[in-house]
Amino acid sequence: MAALILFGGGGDLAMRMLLPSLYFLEHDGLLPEGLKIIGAARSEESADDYIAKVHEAVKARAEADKVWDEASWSRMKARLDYLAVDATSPESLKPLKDKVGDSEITSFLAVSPSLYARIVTAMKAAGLAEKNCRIVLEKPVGRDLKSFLEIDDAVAHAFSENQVFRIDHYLGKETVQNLIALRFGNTIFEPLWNNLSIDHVQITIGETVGVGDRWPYYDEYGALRDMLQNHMLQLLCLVAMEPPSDLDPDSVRNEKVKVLRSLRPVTVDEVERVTVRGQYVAGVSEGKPAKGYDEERGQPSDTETFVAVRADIDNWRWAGVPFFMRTGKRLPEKRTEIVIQFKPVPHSIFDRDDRGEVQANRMIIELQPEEDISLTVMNKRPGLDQRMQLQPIKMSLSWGVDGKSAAPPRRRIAYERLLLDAMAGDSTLFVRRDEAEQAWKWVDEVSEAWAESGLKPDDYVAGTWGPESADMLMARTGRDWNTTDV
Ligand SMILES: NC(=O)C1=CN([C@@H]2O[C@H](COP(=O)(O)OP(=O)(O)OC[C@H]3O[C@@H](n4cnc5c(N)ncnc54)[C@H](OP(=O)(O)O)[C@@H]3O)[C@@H](O)[C@H]2O)C=CC1
Ligand SMILES: O=C1O[C@H](COP(=O)(O)O)[C@@H](O)[C@H](O)[C@H]1O
Repeated sequence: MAALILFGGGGDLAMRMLLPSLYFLEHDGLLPEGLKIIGAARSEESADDYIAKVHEAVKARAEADKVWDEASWSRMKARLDYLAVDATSPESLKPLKDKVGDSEITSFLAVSPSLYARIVTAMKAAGLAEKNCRIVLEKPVGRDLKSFLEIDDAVAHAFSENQVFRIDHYLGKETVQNLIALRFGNTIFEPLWNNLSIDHVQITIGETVGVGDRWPYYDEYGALRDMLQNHMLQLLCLVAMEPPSDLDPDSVRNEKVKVLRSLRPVTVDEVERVTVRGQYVAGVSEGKPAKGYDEERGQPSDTETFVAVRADIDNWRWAGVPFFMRTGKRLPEKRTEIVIQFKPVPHSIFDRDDRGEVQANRMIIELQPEEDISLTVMNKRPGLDQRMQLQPIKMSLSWGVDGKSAAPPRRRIAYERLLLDAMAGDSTLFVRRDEAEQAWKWVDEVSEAWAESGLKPDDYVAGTWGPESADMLMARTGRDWNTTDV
């Protein structure tokens, strides 16, 4: 038998993401045979009441995706159980340990990170950190390098590193894995994947949502720690890393750590040139009036809801190629993309007039709202014009291009892949301790430089692409943010 324990099994993450993911895996026959799924939280409620809540949450999500069926639910229901526990108390965990016995146990901490250290200590005392056990930790682990190390030391005291699975759900997204396939499953891109051919890279994670009720958490973290320390740096690593020798978890993670170690520190002298902080003020988002962050919070705050950074990777491959990253709440679109901007042709044989200018090639790796990888190449406009006219065309490099699989498969929740991998003990798509450590180190330098220089967030109106200073960050280098998907 195997068991998946969801600590915080009644919370938002569990109900919106984890349990629907488990339903989809059940539906596709991918859950391990005999797996038990046990929700564990402090609320005193019966297993039947808990299962009724799970049913409601899962059904709503599965119906929206048009994959609800009663037979799959019956199978999932038979696996579900609930136990009221205070996970910080070894005594309280004993009945849970009795329930799961010596099966293969995966425990997912879907609780506040402030509880992680106490929970893992209690788990060890209760026998839930033995060799047959694994632990999955949600981000953010810590608020800076110091607090990360404090929590992680407690984790390391209870579990060995190969039992620890630090989630960054962006690594579970299909297109992120497709990027690995594209880079290392083809020979044609690798010779171009360096400073000889690439001018710069842009990574954008735009969200339309505001901070809303999450401000007690968010105000402590801001966009730098909530998004850049983890999701954005992970994307940067996958674009920039050297080819690993194989897909072994450590081979991949060794390469990612090397990239993080090569990130040029942001100094106080440079911070205003290479970073931007922003905070939304009242505006219009998705056609509706939207409050400013300060109004949501109820008082003025210096927390950034937008961050843009120019990162430089000091190694042979990437010398002179800036990586521009930006992310924010209340932007005009929910859009996540990586843009690989190639250099222009060294000399154009075509007229630079209205007959069509030669545009430099651009690869767009789109993660949201659609999942797609495309490459813009120049092409002759068909016709008998005496002088050749050019046009850019966009080639899709994603599924469906071979004509055999025109309908893309259902878009999976990133947690589906990650839950399966954690239960199977495959840590390739999880973050190793030294990766998180290096990422915090770099982010701490940015935040210390902000504090020392007194750099405060610039206002931006909700529903726009961040403060003007973010455009200036690019413009100063003669570049601009991608505004089109071609
Ligand atoms: N929600 C989201 O979209 C995302 C969340 N995360 C991370 O996921 C984690 C959970 O977030 P979220 O679901 O939003 O939080 P919630 O506050 O919605 O849920 C927290 C859960 O923890 C339980 N809990 C609290 N204390 C204990 C305890 N001592 N023992 C056992 N259970 C306890 C609560 O239930 P009870 O009160 O009954 O004990 C509740 O079920 C956090 O680390 C968050 O940063 C990360 C990315 C996105
Ligand atoms: O981890 C987080 O991610 C979400 C955005 O995730 P996405 O998969 O919807 O792009 C973000 O809203 C949240 O603030 C952050 O904690």
